[in-house]
Formats: sequence, structure tokens, C-alpha cells
Amino acid sequence: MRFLADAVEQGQLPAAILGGFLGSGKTTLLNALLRQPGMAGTAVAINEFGEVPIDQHLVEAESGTGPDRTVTMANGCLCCDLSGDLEGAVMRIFARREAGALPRFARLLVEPSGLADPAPIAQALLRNPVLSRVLRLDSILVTVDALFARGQLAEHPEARAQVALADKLLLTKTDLAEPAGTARLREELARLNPLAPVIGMRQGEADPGVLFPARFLGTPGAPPPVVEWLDALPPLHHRHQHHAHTQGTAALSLVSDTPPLWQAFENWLRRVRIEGGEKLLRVKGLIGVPGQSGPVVVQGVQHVLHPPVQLPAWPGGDRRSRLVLITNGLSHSPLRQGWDALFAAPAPA
Ligand SMILES: Nc1nc2c(ncn2[C@@H]2O[C@H](COP(=O)(O)OP(=O)(O)OP(=O)(O)O)[C@@H](O)[C@H]2O)c(=O)[nH]1
Repeated sequence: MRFLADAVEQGQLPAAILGGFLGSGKTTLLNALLRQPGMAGTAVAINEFGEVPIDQHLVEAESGTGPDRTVTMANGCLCCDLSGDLEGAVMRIFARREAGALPRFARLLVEPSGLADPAPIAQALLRNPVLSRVLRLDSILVTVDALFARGQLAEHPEARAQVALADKLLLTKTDLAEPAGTARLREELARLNPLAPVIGMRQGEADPGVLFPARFLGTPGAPPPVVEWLDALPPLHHRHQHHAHTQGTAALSLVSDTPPLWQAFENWLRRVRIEGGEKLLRVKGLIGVPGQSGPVVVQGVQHVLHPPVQLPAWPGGDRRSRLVLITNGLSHSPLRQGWDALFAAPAPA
């Protein structure tokens, strides 16, 4: 059994993805955020869909970050021609940082184009050997246009994919939208992503402490983001719990008082990931390991997992193993059965 120690993680810088449909307010939010003292030391990688990288200049001009702090990835959609482009952009930023041409930034924000599905970008950050060595994906934020999102969600699968994958949804232009329309949009968002909190904002005004996990902002001793995320869930009382029962996106929480055998758990989760394919959107959990004082943090985007990290101790008072699966069109009963089988008494020899 081998887990990645926290020490390995310390060599990585925190990264977050700020996605959202075209015109939904990503750049406005980015500019407002970068002016806040708590965001000092943030480098930004921006991907544009189109000929002229306008956003780069907007961010530089308005936030005063200067040309060296942003890197625009090559034209075209990041999700189509992904790893080379993202890897190249990130490595350029790191090379300039190492050469002293850039301040020693403390974290990286990736802003994909408004048409990009964030899943391949998240997967590249988790799986690409070069990127995952220098970066640790902490959060996926997605802006949602309070005025136009209902139409965009109905017409564009990219918009639905963005919402379904988010850790937090940022509802922009709340100053322009009618309350009744906003309420209907919130219902729609809860159907598409039952576990993401929806944070309303106007003109990008937001508290970084509300948007990002403490560890992304560099708070010493902050728990891994997945712990904050699990803590924010409604209390998990039963061994299984659905957070939504729709044909589309749904969340399944699996809980156990006793730890599973790690190897059996790992094998089962591998099967779930392979069989679930793209219908498995997110996996997040804390899994106890027999004989170990702390749990293993498990999290992933679709079939790609972060390297598992063992914590020295259980955060908070809850020492139950907990796994939350966010699925799209995947039947939950085999998942529940598979989880239960991990804790069934072994058959007598
Ligand atoms: N009234 C109002 N306007 C907003 C708000 N947020 C963004 N806007 C405006 O909406 C337009 C689009 O915002 P951007 O921040 O450029 O959106 P974006 O997501 O970066 O757009 P793309 O890069 O094209 O995908 C701009 O004209 C913004 O000024 C808001 O909360 N209230």
C-alpha cells in the first residue's frame, strides 16, 4: 500500500479553474478578484476562442497585473487541443517564474474559453505528468449568467457540462435579472448540480474566502479542499443517500462507520470509474484505512483521480468513511451494492 505523503504535495502550487459560458462574467470577476489583497501572487492562464486574445489585455489593463502575469494559450478551444497547449502555457509561466522574470506567484487560476468543457482541463491538471507535478487542482468555479443562462443551458451542452462539474456556481449579473427568473434558474442549477452552492454576485464583487478553499488561498494548516466540501454537505446519516432523483445529474453519498479494506476499495472504485466513464462526473471522499490514524483523500474528475493523499489525522470529529459520487445518467443501485459489499463479512472458508 503506498500513498502520496503530504510532503510530496507541498511542492505543488494550488490551481483553480474559473469556467463559465461565453459572456457570463468570468473576466469581470477575474479583474475584481485580482485587485483584492488576498489574491496577491495569483498568476492567470487565459484561453481564448477566437483570433485575437482580447481577454488577456483586459485583465492586464484593468487589474494592473502587468503583461508578465498572464499567459494566453494559443487560439482555439482548450478542450479540443488540450494537453500540449495547457502544458506549454503552464510551463512557460513556471519557466519565467524560475528565471526570476516573474514574481514567485503562489497559485494559478486557469480561465478556459466560454465554450470549453472544464472536464478535460481538470483531467489534464490531474493526469498530465508534468502539470500534476507542479500543480494541485483545488477548485472548479463556474460563472452562470443570471440573465441568459436558462436559454444557454437549454441550447448548449457545453453550458450544462460546465454547471454539472462545478464545485461552486457563481451567479453573475444579479443586478440585471428579475427575481422570478433567477429563482427558476436556481432550481435548474440545483437539478444539474445538486451539491454545488450557488453564490450570487454583481459586477464580480466577491470575497475570495467565500469562493475558494482556504488551502488555495494559502491558509496555513488548512485541510484539503475536499474536506471543506464534505463538511458543507447536509449531514450524512445513512449508509447511502441521494441528494437528487432526476434522470440527469444526481449525487450519491456512501457512508460507513468501519473502514473498507483499501485494496478492495481501490479495485471497486477502479471498476466504477471504468464502467461509469463520462457518466461519472466527480468523486470526492475521505476513506479510512485499517491501522492508519488518518483517512485517505479521494477525489477525481470523471475517470481520472488525484493521486490519493493520506492525512495524518481525521479532520473534525467525524471518522466515518465517506464517498460522494456525482453522476449523470448512471444507475445508483449497483454503486450502492458494490459499496455495501466492501463491508460485508467475509464468507466462511
Ligand atoms: N450589470 C452587470 N454586468 C455584468 C456583470 N458581470 C459581467 N457583466 C458584463 O457582462 C459582459 C460580459 O462579461 P465578461 O466578464 O467579459 O464575460 P466573460 O465570461 O469573460 O466573457 P467571454 O470571455 O466572452 O466568455 C461585460 O459587458 C460585463 O461588463 C454583472 O454582475 N452585472
